[in-house]
Amino acid sequence: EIPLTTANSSSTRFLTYMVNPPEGFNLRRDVYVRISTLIHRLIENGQNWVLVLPPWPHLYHWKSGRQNGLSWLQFFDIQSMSKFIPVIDWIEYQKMNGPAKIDRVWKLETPDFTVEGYKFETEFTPMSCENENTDYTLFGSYHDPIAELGVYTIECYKVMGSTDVLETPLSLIPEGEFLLIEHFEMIMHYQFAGKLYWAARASMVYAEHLRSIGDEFMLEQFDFSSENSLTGDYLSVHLRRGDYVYARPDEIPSLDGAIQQIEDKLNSLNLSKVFLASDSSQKEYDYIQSKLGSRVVRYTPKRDVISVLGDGGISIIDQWIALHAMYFIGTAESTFTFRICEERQLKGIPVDSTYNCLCPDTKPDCIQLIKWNVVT
Ligand SMILES: C[C@@H]1O[C@H](OP(=O)(O)OP(=O)(O)OC[C@H]2O[C@@H](n3cnc4c(=O)[nH]c(N)nc43)[C@H](O)[C@@H]2O)[C@@H](O)[C@H](O)[C@@H]1O
Repeated sequence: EIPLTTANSSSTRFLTYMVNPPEGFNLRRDVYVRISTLIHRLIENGQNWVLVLPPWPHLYHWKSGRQNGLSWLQFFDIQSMSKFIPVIDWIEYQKMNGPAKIDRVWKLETPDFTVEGYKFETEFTPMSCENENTDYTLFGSYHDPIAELGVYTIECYKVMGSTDVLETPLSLIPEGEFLLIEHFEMIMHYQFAGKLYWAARASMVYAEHLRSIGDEFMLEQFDFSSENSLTGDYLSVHLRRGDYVYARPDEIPSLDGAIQQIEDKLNSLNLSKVFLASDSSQKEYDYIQSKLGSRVVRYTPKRDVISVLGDGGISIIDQWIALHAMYFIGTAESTFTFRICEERQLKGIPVDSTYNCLCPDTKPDCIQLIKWNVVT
């Protein structure tokens, strides 16, 4: 545990980051784990860093209306995250320090893999900045980063590798500076599923207000309270629809195929209820319900609740309820599903009831999800 008191001295360096705009919520959570383990290692090496959590941009999957520039407090327990590394939400940072001035921007670019003879090599190489058209409006109503954010240095790097390629360059940043790294999703995990990975992951506890809505739902629907047992007597399924229906038609089941798999599992486990987390349309859900009847339940917030919690908050409630089921089945390759599996893993729920996925109709015995052990 790193004491927060190391945070605000003149030797403190501040880091924030940006992620490729089309990336979804749960991939962004993975990017946080990468950057926070990096900061953890820098601090272990005696440097003084604070991670300033960037505002959440409006995400493509958030369909209920424009939700731009959201605080992390809306989704996560920042006190818990602060036990792993010193973090502060951008909005809170500004409240404490006034308008933030970013001193330096690093723009990252991956090498061109399509070039003939390209050989994978770890690198962090300065390059000339050709494309400087980043939209920084997320960080406020800024148009010109140099004038508005106070940026005086913009540097561009060709980069390939995991977070350790950044350790030496970051150690050379002058103390007291505020650095923004663009495209942090290009940097891989230093040790995926290693000790630091799980420690960072475990620190990402969902915000209390979201957990308690999920708790209420579970009590009402399944008579389940986490105080009495690890899991509730229900099946949960993450049925990814939305863009997967046209982007990954061969990897997901048809609606009828999914319904059949749910029925089979309910029968084999002798359970009477399934909790469905899904980004399906209302029409698709009505169809599922017409087949499964009262055996299927989902969390349906009212419009005013959605407008307060945001689509991101609602999706966390779905994840929270799904992760407490006796048995979970997800959608292959969905990071939304992976995050549920990790939470179950961290809670000590048996892996055999966790790393399962729905199969496409054409491959009824499809490969199931890879099991990862928690390393502490
Ligand atoms: C192939 C890639 O898949 C990636 O999705 P994938 O990893 O599933 O997971 P995410 O990156 O989180 O993006 C999916 C988003 O869709 C909504 N969503 C999906 N499932 C549910 C659900 O069960 N309940 C609720 N409430 N919302 C759900 C939610 O906003 C979630 O963040 C995409 O982010 C990329 O853009 C790309 O499409």
